Amino acid sequence: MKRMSRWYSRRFSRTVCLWLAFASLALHLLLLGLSSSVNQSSCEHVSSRQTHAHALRVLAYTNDTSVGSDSNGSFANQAKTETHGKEMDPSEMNTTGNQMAAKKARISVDSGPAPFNPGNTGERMGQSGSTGSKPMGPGFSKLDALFNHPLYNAPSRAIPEDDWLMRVKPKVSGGRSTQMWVSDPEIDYDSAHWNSTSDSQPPWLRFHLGISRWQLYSHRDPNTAPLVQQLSKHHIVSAVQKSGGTQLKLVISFSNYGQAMLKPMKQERDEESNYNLFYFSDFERHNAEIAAFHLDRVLGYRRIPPAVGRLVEVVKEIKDITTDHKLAKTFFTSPVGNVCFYGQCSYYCSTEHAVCGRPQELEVSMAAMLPDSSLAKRRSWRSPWRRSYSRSKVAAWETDPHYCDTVKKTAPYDKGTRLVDLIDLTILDFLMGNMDRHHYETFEKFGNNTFLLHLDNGRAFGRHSKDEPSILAPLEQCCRIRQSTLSRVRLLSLPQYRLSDVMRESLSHDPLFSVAPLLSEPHLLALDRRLSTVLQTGREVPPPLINNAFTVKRTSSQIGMAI
Ligand SMILES: Nc1ncnc2c1ncn2[C@@H]1O[C@H](COP(=O)(O)OP(=O)(O)OP(=O)(O)O)[C@@H](O)[C@H]1O
Ligand SMILES: [Mn+2]
Repeated sequence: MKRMSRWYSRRFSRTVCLWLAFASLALHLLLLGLSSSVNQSSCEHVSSRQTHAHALRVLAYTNDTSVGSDSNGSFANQAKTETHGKEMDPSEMNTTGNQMAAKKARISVDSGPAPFNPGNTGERMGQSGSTGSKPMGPGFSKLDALFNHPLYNAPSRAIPEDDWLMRVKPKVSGGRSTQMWVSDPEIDYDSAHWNSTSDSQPPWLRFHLGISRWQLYSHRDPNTAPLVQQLSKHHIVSAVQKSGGTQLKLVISFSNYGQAMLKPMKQERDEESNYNLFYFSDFERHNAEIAAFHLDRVLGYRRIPPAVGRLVEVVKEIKDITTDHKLAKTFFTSPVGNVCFYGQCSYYCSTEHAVCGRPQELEVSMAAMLPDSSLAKRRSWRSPWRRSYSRSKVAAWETDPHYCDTVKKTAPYDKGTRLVDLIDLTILDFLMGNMDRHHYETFEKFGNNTFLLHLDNGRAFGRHSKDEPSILAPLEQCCRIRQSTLSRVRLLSLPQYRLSDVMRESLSHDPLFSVAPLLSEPHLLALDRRLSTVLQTGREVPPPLINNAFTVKRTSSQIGMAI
């Protein structure tokens, strides 16, 4: 009897406990529901902090199973689980709630067939594990880990012939072999000599032959390292002023017929832009061109031609060899014995704004030249969010919060990926504080279905102490973001891939790093701060609109594109 009553009382207390636990769980769920509904703004969706935090955990998790020696296996898994351009992490499929987050976190991205080692990729990744958090010892490379992440390594697929910028004709008829290479499909040239993978060709040519409809170069392109190496070292045979644009820049030619766009150092790297200068009269910065290339690559865009730093001998490598008489006339020796020149241009080309060697050595950026416009015509597009370029006027988008509604209905932003492409560029510009994006270019051959060239970044990285929220207007007003971009932005906000850390590491491979870091610490830290603003704004983009950005059917011609 006694035992019976003890059994009953134990059962009763267990039931009470269960009820209490259930009631507390229900209360928590109710509170959570209430708080998330309060947090939602008109342009916000279900990605509450919890979902976001979960997505971050998923991103972190994917790395642990994908980097280093394990990476091939992971990519195979990734390929197997891919659905409609999105991928699911199989490990996350056991809980329905997690499936959404896993879907959001792992989006298929650009394919890239060959490895590019920005540092000693592979060797430094020897310590990768398969589970748990990764060790971050002295040899650990966050940049390698980032570039090994599945978000940067979708399985590669063949690119259709029409999606290459430069065409290679299969065989030369009648034994005639020409050393000319052209974009005109009617003219013969020998594929044995002219293709992007042939080691016998100079890196600048391989760069041109590797440009496709969706990117300037592939992820881990083995040609990028030699290309950058040549830009920074190769013998200069000619230097002339580049016409067009507002500030002094030169076209450099090398003995192997390659060319580069040179922008000289005009101010100290950590000098902040003068607050009284308008964005359109700010000085250009050589380090901004270099850092922009690195940032664009870290974001997974690959839409900026490779740019590298170099110390040039002003006399031997410019003054003595130039055939540009107008340029030659502007050389002089400064009172302290430095050799200076100023060229001819519409801004700052005067003795007061001369660029000077120390005494003859000048820091410059060298950007790989795109194929000549006679071979690959480009089209210039005025940005709908262009600033007024006036001291007094404001642009329409600055006062009209519904400005994007009109843009969305206007060609070419009403179709395809052009709007999200522009928003990708917006994100790049916001991160580096570039207000000078008046135009962008595309390759004419690809029509409207192509990536945007992110040229002219000289006015970026002018200020680290201030962010410029108006640069994000397209993202804010249109409420759209490319899903793969959002995923990579999320990834770069994680400590193990922190944007400032990967950028510091990436830029440390530039030859000018031995003189001074290309971006000062405050600039690197500003990147992290701005990234979280992008994330905050991007989180307010509702899922149906994110998906709308991807309603474009993936055709075979779109393979390789970041969607
Ligand atoms: N790597 C490159 N290869 C080929 N052409 C280029 C390259 N970079 C820039 N250009 C071309 O040269 C033009 C001028 O370059 P850039 O815009 O960098 O100079 P800028 O003086 O800053 O011009 P702006 O004053 O218009 O801002 C660009 O509009 C572009 O068409
Ligand atoms: Mn410019």
